[in-house]
Amino acid sequence: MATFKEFRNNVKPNWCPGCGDFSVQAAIQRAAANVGLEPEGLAVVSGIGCSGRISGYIKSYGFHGIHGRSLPIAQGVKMANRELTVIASGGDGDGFAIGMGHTIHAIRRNIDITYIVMDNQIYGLTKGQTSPRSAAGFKTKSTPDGSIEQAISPMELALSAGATFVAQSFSTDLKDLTAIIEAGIQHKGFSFINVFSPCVTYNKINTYDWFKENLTKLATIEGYDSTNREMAMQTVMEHDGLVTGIIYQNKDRQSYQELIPGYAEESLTKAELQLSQESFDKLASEFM
Ligand SMILES: Cc1ncc(C[n+]2csc(CCOP(=O)(O)OP(=O)(O)O)c2C)c(N)n1
Ligand code: SF4
Repeated sequence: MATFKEFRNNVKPNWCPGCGDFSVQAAIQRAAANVGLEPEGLAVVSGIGCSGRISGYIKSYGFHGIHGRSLPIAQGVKMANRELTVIASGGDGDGFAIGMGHTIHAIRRNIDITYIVMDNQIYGLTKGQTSPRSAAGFKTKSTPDGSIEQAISPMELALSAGATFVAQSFSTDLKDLTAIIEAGIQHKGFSFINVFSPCVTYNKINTYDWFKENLTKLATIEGYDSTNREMAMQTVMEHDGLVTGIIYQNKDRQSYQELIPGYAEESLTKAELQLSQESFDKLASEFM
């Protein structure tokens, strides 16, 4: 069985010292090892952003896609090869600005993949512009007088779009984050995990200390029931989205795959996949 270290590529991450994304990478590696995966059983697909680099740092099948498009690629990978555990990942800009349409539809479609957003409430790679997660009044180079827009609430959006697994975590809570990713991988359907992952270089407001002061762990709320969608929505709204833990899980709804007639019986064999690869290579060579 692979250890978490065997899920690390021999590449030094190109993230600023202290970036929250380091812990997200570590948590994915740990979760993959804990659920008994091997690197060849995992595919990590990402969009563009500092966070998008993650697919190159984890030893698995990897696809560094284009901005806002990690989800269409990840869903295609899963539909083509159901034996893979598929993780889509990216930043809050990637998933909630340019990629928002895909996010909502992937959630309601309930395809059996895990989507991890590294939410730093800013655009990191392009050097610090306001994102859809930046709070009203947030000052950046793109909003020098403060943003006049309201931030979106990913948890409320996911719950209202019919999500079957909605969770949130903080990148420094490595143990909790790992357990949440494990639960997300094991969930039969779309699992959506938003991780507060501070950008130490450009976001001087939503810092590690700010999150420590403002986040509430659901485990500390007496009587919290993650199978109750109304309670989930109410709790998220009462805490302005700043809660961590598994917010909601519905284990009863069938996944997209389970609802396709005959899908379960028609699994592509490795030989068939090899054949499609050969036809693809042949076709591709005609265009070179
Ligand atoms: C189609 C397209 N539009 C815009 C860009 C420029 N761009 C690259 S990354 C990015 C946003 C990065 O922010 P986020 O997705 O939150 O990721 P982070 O860098 O913060 O991890 C933008 C606008 C692009 N690469 N492609
Ligand atoms: S700019 Fe921000 S998000 Fe990007 S690597 Fe540095 S700390 Fe991380």
